[in-house]
Amino acid sequence: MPPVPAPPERDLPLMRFIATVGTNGIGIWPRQAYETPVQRRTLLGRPRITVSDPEAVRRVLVENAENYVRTAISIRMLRPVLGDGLLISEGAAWRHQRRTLAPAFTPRAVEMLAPHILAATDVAIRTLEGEQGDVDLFGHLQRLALEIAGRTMFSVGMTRHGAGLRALVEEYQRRLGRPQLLDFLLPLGWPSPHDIARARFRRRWTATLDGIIADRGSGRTGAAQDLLDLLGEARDPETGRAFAPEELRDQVATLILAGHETTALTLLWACTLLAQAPAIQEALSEEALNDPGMGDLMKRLPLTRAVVDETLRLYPPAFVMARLSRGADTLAGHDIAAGTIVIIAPWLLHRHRLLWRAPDAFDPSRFLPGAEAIPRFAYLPFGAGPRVCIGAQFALTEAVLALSRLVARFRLALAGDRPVLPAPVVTLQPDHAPAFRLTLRGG
Ligand code: HEM
Repeated sequence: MPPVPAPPERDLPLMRFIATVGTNGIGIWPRQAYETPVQRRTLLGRPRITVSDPEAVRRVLVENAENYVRTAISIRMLRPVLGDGLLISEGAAWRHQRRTLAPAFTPRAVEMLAPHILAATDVAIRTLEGEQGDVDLFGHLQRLALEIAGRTMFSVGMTRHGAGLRALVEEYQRRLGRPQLLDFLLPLGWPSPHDIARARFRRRWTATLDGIIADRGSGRTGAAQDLLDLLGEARDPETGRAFAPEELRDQVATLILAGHETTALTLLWACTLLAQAPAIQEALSEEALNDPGMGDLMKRLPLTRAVVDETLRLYPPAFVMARLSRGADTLAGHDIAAGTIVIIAPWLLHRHRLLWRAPDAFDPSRFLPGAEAIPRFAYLPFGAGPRVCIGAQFALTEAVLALSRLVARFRLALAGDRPVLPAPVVTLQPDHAPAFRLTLRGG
């Protein structure tokens, strides 16, 4: 059974709750949250409800999605890095951005990116082959995911800018991306001391992104070749307006950030699980070696796909989705007043005692063809409804291809005994980057 930290016995008092959100977001849910469909509490005078009832989840994300918007705390934490990009925009601006970006993320469009994903993975594998002793696999996976995001979406290799970009992402996660008491207390228009530091960070962050875009821009002419070209050419169907340069940059920031950290985490958790399940790892390697290399990826590599699906169940990188209800509603028989914070937590849903058999066990067979059907709204690694992850197909393709290549080349084992525990803040990070021991197969 992959280890997890024990949940608290009851709801945390306010100050501990806020400290825990800033250091280990899954530690706020008491044991009872894994056993009941709905949990209510009040926080700083505001009602807050956590829903793990699939029907209520459907109501929030799909049926009555217009009633539920991003919360002030999410915007406060994310705007300094994402600006006004797709993830945190709302209303007409969001609709325009989503319509413009959608064609680049269809299954067909993503299929055409597979050769780039494979080429970047092969470079990462060659680098790993040259490593001696214990390996910081997470670091390699983060660089790989960033390289893939840069190459596939914006035609830029990350050799020059990757390290600087990663350093900024890590600095933000460590220092400014963790909410403090005043971030909860002050309304959005009132800057907290951390907001001032965040604004300063934003200036360095946008300068780095502008540098990447400028590098890529030099010497380019002719037909649209990648996502940034498409965005540059896009016009609002109603006003004919093009994206301004800073709006373009916010989309680049959003797609790079939302896309690479989550996929790197999926690969890390998959490798950690496989290191503890040698028989499944052998079967995966066998599947990779027999891969014909052509045709529908998910049909070619069903076990690898099932391992990725099960990894996303046990360790959903986007472990929580928060919404603010604009008007009154009813969820699972509970009255919801306007202004209620509604939490849907894939972490809880995916390990819920009422929804899964052996919820904490690593069992990819749940996702193999022919297995018992999984209720749609009990499994939400990519969310659902109008704001479902635009990059889901891209992420699955990347994770399945990269994992398959990795296990075909190496036997993966953890180098030490220290358990790898989730300790999430914005995404489901591990509490440390575990050292791996890689043995070449057939080499
Ligand atoms: C395993 C990898 C990934 C996971 C687990 C994941 C998860 C999610 C989830 C749960 C949401 C919905 C959030 C909400 O409703 O509050 C979301 C939205 C989003 N994701 Fe992903 N994502 C992944 C990869 C990607 C990739 C590769 C990209 C881009 C290439 C991407 C771009 C986005 C964007 C732009 C949104 C906002 C969509 C909108 O609001 O319209 N994600 N993601």
